[in-house]
Amino acid sequence: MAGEAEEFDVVVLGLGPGGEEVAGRLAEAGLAVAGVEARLVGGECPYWGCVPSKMMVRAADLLAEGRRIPSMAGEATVVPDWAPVARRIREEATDNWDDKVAADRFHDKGGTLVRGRGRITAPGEVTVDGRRVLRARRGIVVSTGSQPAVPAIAGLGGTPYWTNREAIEAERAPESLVVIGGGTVGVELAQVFRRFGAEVTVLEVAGHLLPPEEPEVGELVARIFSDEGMTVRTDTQVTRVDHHGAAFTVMTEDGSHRAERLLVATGRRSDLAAIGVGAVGLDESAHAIEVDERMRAAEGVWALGDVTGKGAFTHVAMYQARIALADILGERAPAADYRAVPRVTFTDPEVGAVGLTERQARERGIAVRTAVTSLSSSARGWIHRAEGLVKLVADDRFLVGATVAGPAGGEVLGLLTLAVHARVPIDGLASMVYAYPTFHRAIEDTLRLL
Ligand SMILES: Cc1cc2nc3c(=O)[nH]c(=O)nc-3n(C[C@H](O)[C@H](O)[C@H](O)COP(=O)(O)OP(=O)(O)OC[C@H]3O[C@@H](n4cnc5c(N)ncnc54)[C@H](O)[C@@H]3O)c2cc1C
Ligand SMILES: NC(=O)c1ccc[n+]([C@@H]2O[C@H](COP(=O)([O-])OP(=O)(O)OC[C@H]3O[C@@H](n4cnc5c(N)ncnc54)[C@H](O)[C@@H]3O)[C@@H](O)[C@H]2O)c1
Repeated sequence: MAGEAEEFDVVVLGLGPGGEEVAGRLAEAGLAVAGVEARLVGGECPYWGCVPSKMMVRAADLLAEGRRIPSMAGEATVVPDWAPVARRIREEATDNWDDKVAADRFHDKGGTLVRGRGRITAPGEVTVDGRRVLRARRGIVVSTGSQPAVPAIAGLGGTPYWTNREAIEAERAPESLVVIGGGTVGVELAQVFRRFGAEVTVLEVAGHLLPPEEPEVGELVARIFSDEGMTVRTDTQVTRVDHHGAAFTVMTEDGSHRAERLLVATGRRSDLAAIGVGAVGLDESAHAIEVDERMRAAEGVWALGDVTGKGAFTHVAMYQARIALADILGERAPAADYRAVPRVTFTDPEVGAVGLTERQARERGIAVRTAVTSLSSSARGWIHRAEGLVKLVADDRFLVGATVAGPAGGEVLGLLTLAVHARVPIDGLASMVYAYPTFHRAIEDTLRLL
């Protein structure tokens, strides 16, 4: 039975990166804020996402660099050991999956942390675990994020497959791994475990890896994965999964793959029915909560982060949190603009992209000009023996999209993100001076080909 209602100005449902930011800042602004969290304050990113996965990537990249020594700098013996990676994730990244520091930080800002699973039960009302009723005078912020989406593959249910959560918590690198899904989670973790010695197979249903990105990068990453000894199958439908003894067998239309572990990395989903958005007039069967440019979803309801479907990235959740915060506080802020949202896949080569791909630009009817250059034809790419590419997508005056793959591709992307965001004319980009011999100098070469 529900008890007497507790009154707040704002109830924030879900304290991932977006919710934690907005809840903390509202509390600091002096509002009475309840933050409702079913798992850990901080959400997916610090405990099972960005931070621990990038610690894994860093470790795997160190191994790869060590293995490159023999052809250029002498001798090196590289002996991978997962123990320091697991330890670092446990001790430095996640505090053994304990959110006390984050919970205390919210409390110190004046917020009220309500642990449990919340559900919107009426306009301005959230009920936690069916018992505790929270009333929100000013409104509710929905920031419930996303969970792994597991496809209905015959035999898969009930097997001990991994999602990103079990992969991040792994205390040992598997000897062999099949990855279903060649999106960001799949490719980042596939390369990590390969570099720690696992036999890895990646099965992707689309025509190339990283399907939303330019096909050139999907093909480049697939070739490098093959060079590193991975098996990559694109255009591949998984038909059945079996688990016997200590091994999985993953059947596809044209063969089968055996491995000690199976990672399912086939995307994310948000369960809108579970959070009761129907109670405020929203469609519970939708994939995402539709928001306007101020993050408003309904009267007295704001939504932000993965649940809005505007890009499942921490930087999107944080960006939207700033906008929602300003709107709730009645402050003026620029409206949300997603033209120049950057995306970085932390493989080696690192893939950074911003704005529209060539295909997206053409689908919008833009008269597109494109140019691609290989990083190995640039001085630094050649010096480093680095593989990669730059692809630019432009209309008649401005870049509308860009992709960089190569060492520190996500850092090189910064320049291109600014160009797309600030609509820097292509003439201006082509006339500036690019330091020699940097990786980003490949952008100048590519501009010349537009
Ligand atoms: C392996 C992996 C690597 C990633 N790497 C990166 C990266 O490098 N860079 C990047 O930008 N992004 C990365 N992401 C994506 C990033 O983690 C998410 O985009 C980000 O965490 C979304 O933040 P959010 O606030 O929307 O929600 P989430 O982080 O999903 O948090 C939502 C919170 O709401 C809680 N919640 C849900 N329902 C309820 C309820 N009913 N009641 C109470 N609480 C509830 C959940 O327990 C959770 O804590 C990665 C994701 C994965 C899986
Ligand atoms: N570096 C980063 O910023 C980073 C890292 C990891 C995750 N993320 C975010 O998290 C989101 C989720 O990542 P994800 O990799 O789980 O999802 P995703 O949507 O990026 O990729 C899922 C992939 O699985 C494929 N797929 C779906 N069903 C399949 C099936 N039955 N068989 C084979 N392939 C199948 C899809 O075609 C797609 O390529 C990403 O889109 C991204 O927004 C970001």
